[in-house]
Amino acid sequence: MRKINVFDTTLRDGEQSAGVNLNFQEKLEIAKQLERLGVDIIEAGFPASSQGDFSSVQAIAQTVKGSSVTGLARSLERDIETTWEALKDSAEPRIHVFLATSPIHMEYKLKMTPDEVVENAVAAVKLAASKFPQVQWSAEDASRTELPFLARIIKEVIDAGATVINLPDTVGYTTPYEIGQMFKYVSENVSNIHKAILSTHNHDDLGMAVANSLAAIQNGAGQVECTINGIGERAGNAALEEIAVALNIRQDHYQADTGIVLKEIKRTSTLVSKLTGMVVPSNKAVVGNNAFAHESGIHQDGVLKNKETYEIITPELVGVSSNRMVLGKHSGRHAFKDKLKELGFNGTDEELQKIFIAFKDLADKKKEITEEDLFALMTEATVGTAIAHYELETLQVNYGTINIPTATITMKLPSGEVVQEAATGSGSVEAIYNTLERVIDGPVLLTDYRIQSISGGRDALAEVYVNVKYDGVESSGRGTAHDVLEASAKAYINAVNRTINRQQYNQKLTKSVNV
Ligand SMILES: CC(=O)SCCNC(=O)CCNC(=O)[C@H](O)C(C)(C)COP(=O)(O)OP(=O)(O)OC[C@H]1O[C@@H](n2cnc3c(N)ncnc32)[C@H](O)[C@@H]1OP(=O)(O)O
Ligand SMILES: CC(C)C(=O)C(=O)O
Ligand SMILES: [Mg+2]
Repeated sequence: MRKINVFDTTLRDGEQSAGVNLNFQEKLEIAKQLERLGVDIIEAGFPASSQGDFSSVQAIAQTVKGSSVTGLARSLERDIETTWEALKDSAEPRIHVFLATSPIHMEYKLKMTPDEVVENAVAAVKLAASKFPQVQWSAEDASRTELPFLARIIKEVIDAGATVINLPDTVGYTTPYEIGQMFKYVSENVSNIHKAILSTHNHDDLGMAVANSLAAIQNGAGQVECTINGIGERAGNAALEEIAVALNIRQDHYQADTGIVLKEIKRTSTLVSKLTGMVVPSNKAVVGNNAFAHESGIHQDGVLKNKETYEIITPELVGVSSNRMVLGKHSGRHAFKDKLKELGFNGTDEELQKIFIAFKDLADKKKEITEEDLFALMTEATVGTAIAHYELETLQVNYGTINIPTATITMKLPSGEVVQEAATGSGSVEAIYNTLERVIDGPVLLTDYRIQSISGGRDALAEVYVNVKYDGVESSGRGTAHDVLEASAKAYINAVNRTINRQQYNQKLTKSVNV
């Protein structure tokens, strides 16, 4: 099995994502997690680009011991000297020097002839090698570089002291076949290539970064450069987690593996997402919220019978505690029955059928069916009580900039009696909740309150979500109305009613066990 070195560039290329700016402490936190993840090399930043990058690269190099730390430098004496200052105290100082080699970059960006580029690259690598035991040299835009020129410059920089040669697909232009051919060409046409490790670095502009990385590995790359969650310049870089898991799951095909501690993947992904503010899409491979969620009846049935029918990666492998069966409009009886059993349901097949029909009906109207919904359905089918124990009859709120907000509420109690109460609060919602607390039997603690409009425009419906602790039980509730105050009252009452439903169901269960 070939060992592939993982070069993580989340803190350098990843931070080049538009809108991302990590501070010193955040970079250090991510670096420590990358060390736990077992990456071989951490590219901690670009020391010559700013004082902030210099300090964080230096601090990371002094803190992290389990991974090698490197910094990026242009082919300039001052960049190389600054990188040396940042990294000279690390265990095995390592630099990453780059220079573009494609015709378009040489002519328009660098304004250099190919000969000048070779001369400049050789001088930079010689200077770097006089200080650093490990010198990585990157041919920026390698995938758009003429192959004979690429071979020529690689031979020269290896002779000058480069120990790693990186061939980036800087603009995400290449294809798996082409990148394979490029690595093959270099392996076969650079006489001293055995003195260096070949590395691959791919961008995702055409959505092929991971596929290109794997193709490069198949054709001789011994190092892969990537970022957590695939963040990076423009459409991002190849995602570390996808490469590591693909090599692990398809060892039969690639005959190569990384030393990545796979069970640290989810945690690393979450940390990077949180600190960069870059949300991981739900359908993202390996780390997306839906990566281990089964939604449709046929899949859920298969997974319940044998996980391998629909799971090629076990969630535990990457640090996710378990798979998830999502109950929704596509679910079937097998998964539904399984979930009900988990919630303690031990009713008859007839009751189950009744609940299933009600569930399908609800799932057509509601995106996600929560446990409280299921308890409500079970209660209706088995206890037979109405779901609305407390019912709002009327609500009136008196609000003005110079008045104390006051709410007056008429409610139907579980006993059927209708009562009226009033209370004040520092705001209208608080006044409503203070009034409801007077009517409802027992204290209710509000732990979360969220409001959103369901559609655009001034007449949009307001939807309020609350979490309450009632009678020692956490419960959520939802209320929809044209008015935010009415929606707020409904959500609160709904949460209390759901708790009562749940308790009634549990009581029924206990009784049937005791009988
Ligand atoms: C493919 C990649 O991801 S490369 C890394 C990209 N990352 C970054 O650029 C992030 C950090 N960059 C920065 O903070 C700034 O760009 C700095 C501090 C590095 C440079 O800033 P400035 O001096 O203002 O230059 P600016 O960024 O506008 O232009 C880049 C200059 O570097 C030159 N250059 C580009 N690549 C290289 C290289 N590998 N070696 C030498 N010079 C280079 C350009 O030709 C240009 O030179 P010019 O001023 O003579 O035309
Ligand atoms: C600096 C180099 C390696 C780079 O990020 C690229 O070419 O994409
Ligand atoms: Mg890049």
